[in-house]
Amino acid sequence: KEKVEITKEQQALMKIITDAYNRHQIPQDVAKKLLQDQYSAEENFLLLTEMATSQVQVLVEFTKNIPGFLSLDREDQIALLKGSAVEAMFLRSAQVFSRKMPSGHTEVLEERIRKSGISEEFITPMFNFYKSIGELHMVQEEQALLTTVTILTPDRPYVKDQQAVERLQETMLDVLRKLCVLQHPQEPQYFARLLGRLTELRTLSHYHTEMLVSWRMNDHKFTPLLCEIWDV
Ligand SMILES: CCOC(=O)c1ccc(NC(=O)c2c3c(nn2-c2ccccc2)CCN(S(=O)(=O)c2cccs2)C3)cc1
Repeated sequence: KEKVEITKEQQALMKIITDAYNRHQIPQDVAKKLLQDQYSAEENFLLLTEMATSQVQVLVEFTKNIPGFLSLDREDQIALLKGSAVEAMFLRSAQVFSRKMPSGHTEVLEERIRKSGISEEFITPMFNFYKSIGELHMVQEEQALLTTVTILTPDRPYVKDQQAVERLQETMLDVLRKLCVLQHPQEPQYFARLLGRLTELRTLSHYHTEMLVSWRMNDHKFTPLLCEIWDV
């Protein structure tokens, strides 16, 4: 049985990434608004727009803390951000959703999101994904590393130096793999299950692109930052 050991450098890398990941949570006032009294579909939608916008701002800040990210080609940094923004948001959403919220909050939150003008065909796979992430009971280091692995996907559109991104992603995958073995010794397949969620995430982001078209048709407004990052 090969002895799995996280090196000092990998320990330091994990700490930087996890601290950066935890530094940004949903602004309490926004999350509170989402849980407060009855809203109309329009106000729910507006709240989600506000939350998604703050998520993008947080994502940009987070990527700056990924060791090596700022050494990548500038245009590739932008391509990675644009290519992973939706996936990173749904990964973060799943983690917010599955976190032990005060009892009843999760249901209220689910109700608000279901009543925000988003069509059922998108809502169902989204909540299935949230539940499948919740079932993994990831520790915060795994959550932060999985988001980092998602951001460092080499084959995003317009990435020029894919090898450079691949090298960075492999560094993160190696730490994540070891962490999974150490955190879930009874589940040798845990790491593979984690990576399988990234495939589910891509499907979700394809749904999201389709939904954007229908939202535009129903004249839903987005913020300039969301239009920029979602190419709408
Ligand atoms: C400051 C750090 O920010 C965070 O940590 C953060 C975390 C999660 C989110 N999540 C969301 O905004 C969000 C969305 C949805 N659910 N959902 C959600 C919120 C809380 C818990 C679980 C899920 C569905 C629709 N999209 S959307 O982008 O397609 C959209 C449709 C219409 C307008 S915007 C957004 C935001 C910020």
